[in-house]
Amino acid sequence: MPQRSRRKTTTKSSRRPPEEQETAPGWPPLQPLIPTTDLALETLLEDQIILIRNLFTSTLCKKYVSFLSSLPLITTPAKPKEGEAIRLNDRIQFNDPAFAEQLWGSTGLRSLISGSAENVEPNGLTYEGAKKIWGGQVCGLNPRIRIYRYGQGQFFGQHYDESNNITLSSTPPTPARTTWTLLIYLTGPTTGCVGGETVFYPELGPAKKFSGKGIDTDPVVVDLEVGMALLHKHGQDCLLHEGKTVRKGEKWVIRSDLCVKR
Ligand SMILES: O=C(O)CCC(=O)C(=O)O
Ligand SMILES: [Fe+2]
Repeated sequence: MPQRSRRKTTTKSSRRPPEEQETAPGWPPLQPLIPTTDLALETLLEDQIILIRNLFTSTLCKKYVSFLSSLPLITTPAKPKEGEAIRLNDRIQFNDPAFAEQLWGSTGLRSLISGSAENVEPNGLTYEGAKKIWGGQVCGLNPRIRIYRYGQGQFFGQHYDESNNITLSSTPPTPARTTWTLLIYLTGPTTGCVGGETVFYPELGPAKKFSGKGIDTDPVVVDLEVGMALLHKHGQDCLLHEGKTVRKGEKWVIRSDLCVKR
């Protein structure tokens, strides 16, 4: 592990809440997957929200939900920290560069997101297009992996996601900045989960110029879908969003962030 991230972990450890885990779990292999050539980026809201359906197969999602259920997730403290959104769910998080690298390299995310020399697919990105949309040269996923479980009545209140400067543990280490949030839904209506949609409010405008005036459009509702990944722009350009209340069943999500070089 690079010096910098180790220092960060050590400094924080005395004050770290119990949900912040030190040891990475033995993640199940990321298999089976469908061929990367069968995956596509699907723009839901221009320059803001992108979907990748079937990033995880339903078999893989099932395997992950069963594995993650065995981990000691912690229910949110009843009172959020000042300035933080009200989040009522169960969570566990890991600093796991190896898993972030696997999630990036072996699922098709890297090849879809990095772009290619030529724009072959209808939705394919060129290197230049990729740089423009992701806010720089993409270099991987945030090793801070968060797992959420929302049971009946649980939700994530309206908020904006921050951009963070981090250092990826490559050789040599890569200074990076997070630019888009990545959510992978492991459950959905087909597994008995009702509600829990992720909803965006473009009419309020992005975080940086919050004025009550934005794009004149209705909220964008992303329904859960087993194995689907949702990417949305964060930091100054983040739209106000929320995870709606789960009305039945369980919503399971893996969260990381897309990183660009800084
Ligand atoms: O669970 C969701 O639908 C939203 C999660 C979210 O907004 C976050 O992790 O910041
Ligand atoms: Fe968020």
